[in-house]
Amino acid sequence: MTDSVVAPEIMDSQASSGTVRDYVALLKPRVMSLVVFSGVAGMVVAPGHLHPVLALVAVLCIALASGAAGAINMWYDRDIDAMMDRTARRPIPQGLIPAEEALAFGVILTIVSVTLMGLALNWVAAGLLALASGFYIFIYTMWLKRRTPQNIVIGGAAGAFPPMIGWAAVTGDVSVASIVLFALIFFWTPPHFWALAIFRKLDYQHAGVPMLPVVAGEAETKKQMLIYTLILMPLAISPYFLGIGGLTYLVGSTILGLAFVALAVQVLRSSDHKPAKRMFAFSILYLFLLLAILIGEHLAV
Ligand code: HEM
Ligand SMILES: CC(C)=CCC/C(C)=C/CC/C(C)=C/COP(=O)(O)OP(=O)(O)O
Repeated sequence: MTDSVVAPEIMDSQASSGTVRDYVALLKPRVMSLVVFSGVAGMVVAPGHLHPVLALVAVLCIALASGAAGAINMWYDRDIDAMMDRTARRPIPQGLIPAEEALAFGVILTIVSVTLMGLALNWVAAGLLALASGFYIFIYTMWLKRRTPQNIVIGGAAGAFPPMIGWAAVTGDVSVASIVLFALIFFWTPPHFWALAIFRKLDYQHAGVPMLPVVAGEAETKKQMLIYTLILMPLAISPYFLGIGGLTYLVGSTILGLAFVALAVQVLRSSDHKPAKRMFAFSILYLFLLLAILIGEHLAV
């Protein structure tokens, strides 16, 4: 445990109200940025047009709901966050925000964002937003995370919803194309997360969280990562064949897919953690570039 970590009982009783910076940290802003970007991708590729103000409201709702889910996750996980080096400096374990304030903040933001999405856009998008939040909070955080090494495979669905939400905000429905975008992020999540779980294995072991590298070992995790990247590759190319990606997307997604598979092979062959660190960083760049090409093509037309 890090020296500066405050004991769990102090987290609840002695924390004063945090600064704006502490509340921003509670929203997991870096994760939020890519969640929002994937939501924007769904909005941009969807057939139809939204008034720019409504588009901005939809983006704001996705951002707020994602941040709120992060805050509720930090409230629930405050015991294990205090035990892991990577998370010990978060506002609740540091005693900067009282746990119950973080919970109230998350719940209020969730209600506001889902209601606003329903009133300003439509209730299909609002329902999907509520489903994503519910999946991340109840299915992943409160149920699976501490129980099974398949936690992020099933719970990962939470993070795959944003493109579908963006699409639904424009069209009011769900379609094959939006399900493919969902599937793309769903299959991207295991290599994204297990790369991190490999080089943070000791953290998870220490906190008693049954992540795959802790339970099944690094070799098995690396094998699983390669399988998911191999499934991801054709899936990531398929938007071209569905007519939502153009030639640039076809070439870009093929190159990115090959690079991701090559990295997964490197991870599988290596005995140190450097390739896994590279794979985690590249997973974020991969998804960002894939979505950027898709968005760029649609905005260029
Ligand atoms: C259940 C699914 C997922 C799990 C378990 C997971 C896990 C993680 C973890 C543990 C981190 C490190 C967080 C930190 O220390 O701040 C992280 C970082 C990140 N994740 Fe994920 N993630 C998931 C899904 C997603 C999704 C769907 C996205 C976006 C579409 C995403 C985007 C990011 C980004 C942008 C970072 C920040 C990297 C950085 O620190 O610079 N993740 N993820
Ligand atoms: C629109 C909407 C509501 C979307 C939800 C998207 C979302 C928040 C996806 C999950 C991303 C994530 C960082 C999971 C890790 O949780 P963790 O508890 O394993 O990570 P930690 O150890 O860093 O807390």
